[in-house]
Parts: sequence; C-alpha cells; structure tokens
Amino acid sequence: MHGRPIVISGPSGSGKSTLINLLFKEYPETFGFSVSHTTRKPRPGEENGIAYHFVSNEAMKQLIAEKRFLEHAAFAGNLYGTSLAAVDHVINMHNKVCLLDIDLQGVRRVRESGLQARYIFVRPKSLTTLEERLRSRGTETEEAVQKRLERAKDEWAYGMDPKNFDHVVVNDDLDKAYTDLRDYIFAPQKSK
Ligand SMILES: Nc1ncnc2c1ncn2[C@@H]1O[C@H](COP(=O)(O)OP(=O)(O)OP(=O)(O)O)[C@@H](O)[C@H]1O
Repeated sequence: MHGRPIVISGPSGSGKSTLINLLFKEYPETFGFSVSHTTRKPRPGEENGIAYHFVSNEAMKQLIAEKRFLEHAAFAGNLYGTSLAAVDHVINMHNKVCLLDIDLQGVRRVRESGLQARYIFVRPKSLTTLEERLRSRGTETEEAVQKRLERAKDEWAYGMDPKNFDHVVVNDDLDKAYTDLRDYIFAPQKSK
C-alpha cells in the first residue's frame, strides 16, 4: 500500500461519500480524513478540530496569504479550505493514508500545489443517473439540484479526460464500484 494521499473527486451525487465511508468502515486503521478549516459557525455538536477547524474570517485570510492551504474555496458565503498541516497530521501523526474528498475546482489547485497524490474520479454511468440520484437523496432543494447539475456538466468533461485522473471509478453497481476502487488503491503501483 502506498502512503500517498488519495484525492477522490467527482460531481455532486456521484457517490464519493458513499464509497469513502465504505473504505473507512472496512479499513478504519488504514485511512484518515483531514480536518478542513472553515469560517462558518459550528453547528450544535460540532467540535473544533474534529468536524472542522473553526476560524475567523481574518485568521482564514491570513492563512491563505501565507499559502497554508492546498485548496480553498468560498461556498454559501463562507470560506473552506484543506490545509497542508491537516494532511500532514493524518500522514505523520496518525500514520494513515489521507483521503481527500475535493471538488474539481479544488483538484486543479491541489495539483498546482505539487502534492504527490493519487487522483481518482468517481462518476455514475450517465448524467441522467446523476440527476436521479441527486433527487432521490432528497437533501437538496430543486434550485440546488439544478446548480449541482449545471456544475456537473463541466466536471464531466474534465473528468472524462484521461490525463486528469489516475483512475476512474464508474459507480453504477455500488459493490462493483467499491471493489474497483479498493483494488486500485491496494494494487502495487505502476510508476507514472
Ligand atoms: N451505486 C449506487 N447506486 C445507487 N445509488 C447510489 C449509488 N452510489 C451512491 N448512491 C446514492 O446516491 C446519492 C449520492 O451519493 P453520495 O452522497 O455518496 O454522493 P457525493 O458524491 O458524496 O455527493 P456530494 O458531493 O454532494 O456530497 C446517495 O443517496 C447515495 O445513497
């Protein structure tokens, strides 16, 4: 098994969280998640340093200026980011392989940061399937579903270009997709 971080990306609703949760469940000692920073207020029950590193707007901007983030983005009026230190913590303090669930915008930045990661794109069979899943998950308003679909169209094109990812998982049948992901992650790696 390689110690390099694994970046898992794909359109909203493609099944990233589902697949990542299966990996954590089967291999709790192997994989770890980095704790992101955010400027949003903690929700009840969210502990600082566990759910997120909760920081002020000023502190976040300072960290961005100091180039402490692998990637950062604004979402719904708040800033979010994955710090180098958070990834480092998973690798060196917990001795685990760091899994990163990052949107495609973020993937471009992570690549630019030079992080030696493995990049995996998760997608459903078609955009129609994606739409069905987003609706049946029932977590988004119609407006949010539309927004996610719009964005998914761009992401689709980026994800379909083989030079952008080391591996693509087509999440049609979940068991097969999970096996494919697991086999790829644990396979002896060819040097690229
Ligand atoms: N292979 C599959 N077949 C059918 N349904 C699936 C499959 N994989 C995931 N789903 C369902 O599709 C929905 C979206 O999956 P999930 O929440 O894992 O996506 P995501 O990529 O993490 O989305 P987001 O980026 O918005 O968090 C969920 O309701 C999930 O249970």
